[in-house]
Amino acid sequence: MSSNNPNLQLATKTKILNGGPLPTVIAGPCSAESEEQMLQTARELKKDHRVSVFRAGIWKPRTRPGMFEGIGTVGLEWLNTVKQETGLLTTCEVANANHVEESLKYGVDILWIGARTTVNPFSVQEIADALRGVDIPVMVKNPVNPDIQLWVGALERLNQAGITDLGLIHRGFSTPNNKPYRNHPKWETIKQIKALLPGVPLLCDPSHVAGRRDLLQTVSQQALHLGVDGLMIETHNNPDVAWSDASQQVTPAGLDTLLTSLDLDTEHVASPEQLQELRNLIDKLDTDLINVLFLRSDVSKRIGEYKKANKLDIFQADRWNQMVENRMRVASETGLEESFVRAIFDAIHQHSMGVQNEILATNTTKSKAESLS
Ligand SMILES: O=C(O)C(=O)C[C@]1(C(=O)O)C=C[C@@H](O)C=C1
Repeated sequence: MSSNNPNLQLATKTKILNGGPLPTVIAGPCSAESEEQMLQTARELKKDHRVSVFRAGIWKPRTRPGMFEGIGTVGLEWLNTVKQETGLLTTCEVANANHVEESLKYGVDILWIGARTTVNPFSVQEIADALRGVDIPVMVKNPVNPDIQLWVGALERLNQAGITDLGLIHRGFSTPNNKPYRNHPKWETIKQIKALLPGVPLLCDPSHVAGRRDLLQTVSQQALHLGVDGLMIETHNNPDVAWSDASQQVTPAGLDTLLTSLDLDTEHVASPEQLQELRNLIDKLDTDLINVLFLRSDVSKRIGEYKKANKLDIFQADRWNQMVENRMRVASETGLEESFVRAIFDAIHQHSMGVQNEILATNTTKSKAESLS
């Protein structure tokens, strides 16, 4: 493989990808919780021939102390049992030299470095040093901040320590406004890294980009359209009771539906099953839109009551101009056409003022009626 980067010497064959024409799928729980949870999930995933690697978080970097920080080494024993029983390759995240040693002891096939570790060159160097002389594939998630050089630098450190089977995982970036995502996909940055390192397998982790199940399909599809080589999707036998990231995990059956809904070949016309899945998704998204519009209208009514009580004008030009400016900025970050978003917000604003006018009129009529009685 050639990387386009003279600083990287890459293996001629990668173990990260399945080697076939379809994207590689890595699936498994956010965190290892019990042997039963790992085996139940893995047995289901094994039935799906699109899944080639089983993932599980053993040590979890958490923002605040006191949250579940991973089951630790015993999880590696379960990961090894999964490997022996199902034949799936296994992968877990490592954040320091001790994690590397433990993972190697238990025969983990592929390691990955998480976003919060990639940001720190000292940590990456510690991992690289612990891997010196070891032949194992390592995938590197993007740093939390959108700094491509930091990402490339992590690969270079590993490569200088002799790791030649390298991969990239896009898990989204922390930006001032990530909405509606958990981490902003910043697809432009992904195009850049792909152009910079064309020979390095690039996977997307839609679970961390989306942060919620209902966005997984859209994010996965966008990633595939950009030409990623694979997807890493958090999958749990009972996601609602998961000890970490419950809202973004899917069941193995949910993963099956998701993968079936994806147009894996952009040249190819979607199948009738895919069309049905896409229509189901549109139905769900439209219902969400209506519910959000209802909530917004309710808030507008409460503002209307306030305006009535304080004799304020319903149309607030300064506030509205600021809102338009903000909404247009958010729209341009998503890639939606500004004219489309503007037209929708004009309609929403008109409706909102109508709702407030009704409040004014209702109260006025009432007070007139009251004064007549
Ligand atoms: O901010 C207010 O004052 C509102 O009533 C909300 C709202 C809106 O629905 O967006 C409605 C009318 C104003 O012209 C500006 C904004």
